[in-house]
Amino acid sequence: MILLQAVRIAKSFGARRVLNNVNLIIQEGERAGIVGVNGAGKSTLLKIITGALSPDAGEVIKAKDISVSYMAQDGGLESGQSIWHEMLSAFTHLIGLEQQLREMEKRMGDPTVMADGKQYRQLLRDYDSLSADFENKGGFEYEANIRGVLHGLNFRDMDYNTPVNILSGGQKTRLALARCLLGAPDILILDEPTNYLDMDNLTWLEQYLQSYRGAVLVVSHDRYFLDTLTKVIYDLDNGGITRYTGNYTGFIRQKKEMQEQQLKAYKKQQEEIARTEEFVRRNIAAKDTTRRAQSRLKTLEKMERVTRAGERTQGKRFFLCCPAKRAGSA
Ligand SMILES: Nc1ncnc2c1ncn2[C@@H]1O[C@H](COP(=O)(O)OP(=O)(O)OP(=O)(O)O)[C@@H](O)[C@H]1O
Repeated sequence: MILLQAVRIAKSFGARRVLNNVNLIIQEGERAGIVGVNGAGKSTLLKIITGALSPDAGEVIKAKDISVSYMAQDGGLESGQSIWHEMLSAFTHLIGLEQQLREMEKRMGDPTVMADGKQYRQLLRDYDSLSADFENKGGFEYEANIRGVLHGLNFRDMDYNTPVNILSGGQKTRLALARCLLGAPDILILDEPTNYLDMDNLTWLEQYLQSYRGAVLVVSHDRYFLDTLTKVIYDLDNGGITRYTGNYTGFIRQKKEMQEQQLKAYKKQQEEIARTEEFVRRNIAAKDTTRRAQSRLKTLEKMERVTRAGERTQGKRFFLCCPAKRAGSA
């Protein structure tokens, strides 16, 4: 099932077109990476996907009722609250259920409720159903989850009552990542999540994301991280995007093969063009061969040109300085 789709996205900043006709899909449970050189538009694309930025053209379509969390590049958590309080905010729904259960327990001990058999039995049924809901949603594990994630992201030795606003930039970024992970959204979107992680944290994060139940879309310059995690790579290059199936190493291999094929096709076509041009030059002015030459010239003009980079364009620019062409055709 497709969870999210970006369709024909275009975005410019001033005269610079950063994204041009970009398409991207995120399927259920997918692990996808976005790569590209610095300034290729990776962060811009993530911002558009998450609604933080509007595209100039195109649209982002999201499946109904899915949750998305986004960690911006170096986007540290800012808060006057404690570390623990901030992590708890990922579980407000469970905390709400827990409070309802506590209130029900109080009412169960109320003598007037106990004296009313019908009301009491109904309360027991409601309590059972809410307890099951609480358990199914991870109500008995969330505190352990918070500890696990904080431990994994290098807060093991911290007092969890520490206010977030006195932490370092790197710690705030790791906390933002922790908060995103604990929210357990259907799509987790992370921009350079491995900044500020040491080797242990990185290994922990790789394992956490590998067994993550939702989809993950990640921008990273860390090829080892991408190799471990991703099954799909989106390559942003010159404003366009190409989707490759496989991890980072697979992507590099496929891209190289594609570039080699493109170069071959380009060279082959250039040879053909040169041969045809030569034929036209030799024959266009001669009475008995001019029609054949003109026909070749037309073929040349209509030919779909392969560029060195593999793009295809319609050829039009030939023989602008050829007298025979000026006289005879176009
Ligand atoms: N708000 C903005 N105003 C003007 N230009 C911008 C803005 N945001 C991004 N850009 C420009 O758009 C281009 C793409 O930026 P973006 O941050 O998306 O690239 P990136 O691929 O994420 O780069 P990096 O790998 O360095 O993080 C860059 O040239 C950047 O300077």
